[in-house]
Amino acid sequence: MIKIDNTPYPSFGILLVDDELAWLRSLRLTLERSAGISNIRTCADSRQVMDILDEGGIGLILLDLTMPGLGGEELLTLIGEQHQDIQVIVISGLNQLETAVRCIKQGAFDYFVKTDAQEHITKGVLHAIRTREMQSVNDGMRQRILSGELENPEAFEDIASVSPTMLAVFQYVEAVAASSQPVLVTGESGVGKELVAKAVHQVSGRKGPLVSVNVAGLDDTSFSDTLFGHKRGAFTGAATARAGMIEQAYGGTLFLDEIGDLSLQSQVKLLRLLQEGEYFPLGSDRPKLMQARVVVATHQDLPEKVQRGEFRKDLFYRLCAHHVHVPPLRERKADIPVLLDRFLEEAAAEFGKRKPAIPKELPVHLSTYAFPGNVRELRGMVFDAVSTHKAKVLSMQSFLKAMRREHELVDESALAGGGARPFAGLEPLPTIAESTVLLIEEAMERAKGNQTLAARMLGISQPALSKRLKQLKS
Ligand SMILES: Nc1ncnc2c1ncn2[C@@H]1O[C@H](COP(=O)(O)OP(=O)(O)OP(=O)(O)O)[C@@H](O)[C@H]1O
Repeated sequence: MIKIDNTPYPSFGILLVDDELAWLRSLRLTLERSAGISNIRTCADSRQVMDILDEGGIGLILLDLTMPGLGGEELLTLIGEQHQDIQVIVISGLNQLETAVRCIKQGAFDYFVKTDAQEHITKGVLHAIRTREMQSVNDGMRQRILSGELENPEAFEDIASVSPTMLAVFQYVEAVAASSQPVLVTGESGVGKELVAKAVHQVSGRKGPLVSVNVAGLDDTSFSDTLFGHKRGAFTGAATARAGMIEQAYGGTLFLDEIGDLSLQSQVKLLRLLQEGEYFPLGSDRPKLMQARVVVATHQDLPEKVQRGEFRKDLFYRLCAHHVHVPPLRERKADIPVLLDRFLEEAAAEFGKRKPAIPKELPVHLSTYAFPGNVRELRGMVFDAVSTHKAKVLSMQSFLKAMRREHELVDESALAGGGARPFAGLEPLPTIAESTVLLIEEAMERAKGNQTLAARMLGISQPALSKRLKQLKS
């Protein structure tokens, strides 16, 4: 059963203008039923159109040409003069090429004849809606970047950050929030892609739920069953009907995680779903309308997968209508202190302890580390440290141990992968004295001038390093 949802689609109003009441009714029904377009107003008296537009909220007009009072072409001129941001599609009873050309020249987005197939007109309207949505994404983005502010800061509260690149991510998320197009979230494992997907849902203001599905490891049948659901008796064992995740996400957001792992067979199904906006529950021959915004995420390099023939190019383009890239933690080290603080608070609450103080050197130490596991790794380190912590100030030992362990793993994998010759490309080879200088400079750079830290990296004492630095300067 199709539920009634109050979220209007699209986010702006569509005004149908025609003096034929029967045509207005049938066009409205067609758009509602075949494309889920619900944000519709109708007007049978063309003289009222400009007043309605002045009230605001309309983004697209479907306009008849031959009307008593004020003709469609005159209206088209007035709209072009006073409301350039509103798109107009002409739907006329006249099948005349010259009239169509004239209307397009006057700024109409498209021209249809009433006898055109309804499907054709609906596709044209959907195309205009998407174009308008992209325009408002771009306008919104421009405004937000200029103002440097967020409209819904509360939607990003779960994401602790002070870095400008993340602020740009938040601004982009706000700009694409109202669009009905898919959003692709990329970034290394553990950077916070799922949190960004949640923010996309929250900012969108959709009243339905956010439904998450991890598609990695789903074979094609499980993918179809999970997303589309099934009718009773659709297959052996289907004793009762089951609503799919698309239906559960009605009026909300469907979040598909690990999309890079989707099988080629399931990719075809997802593409069809996004193109048609409909799907068939298993065992059913009656299509259902998808009424959910799709957000997908992956840590994989999708363009590379497309190159290798492992991911469909058409699906990739469809998915990245809006693309959010979350940078790795090592590229936004300014976030480390705020994340540390957030996780210390969470961990202290979880273990029922007082929030410990942070040793001064800890953030500096952490900022020299590459965090291959990103924010998730930092969170794990903090929780581990707090679980064993007893004194007033947090001990650095468990952090240092975790970082060393990771370095050893990296070293081992470098050895295993033939990376045991770091000087292989250097010609001529630096002398031992020269390499010592280079090493010291690199360590001081990584430690941001902190000698204690640099000495620890080099495996010597701080006084020994200080002596060498003095020698270098002399
Ligand atoms: N900026 C942040 N502020 C607070 N917590 C964060 C932040 N970024 C990530 N986290 C936390 O780090 C962990 C990993 O985040 P998340 O699951 O969103 O990453 P992901 O990119 O989706 O990872 P994967 O690719 O493995 O699915 C979660 O516990 C999340 O709450």
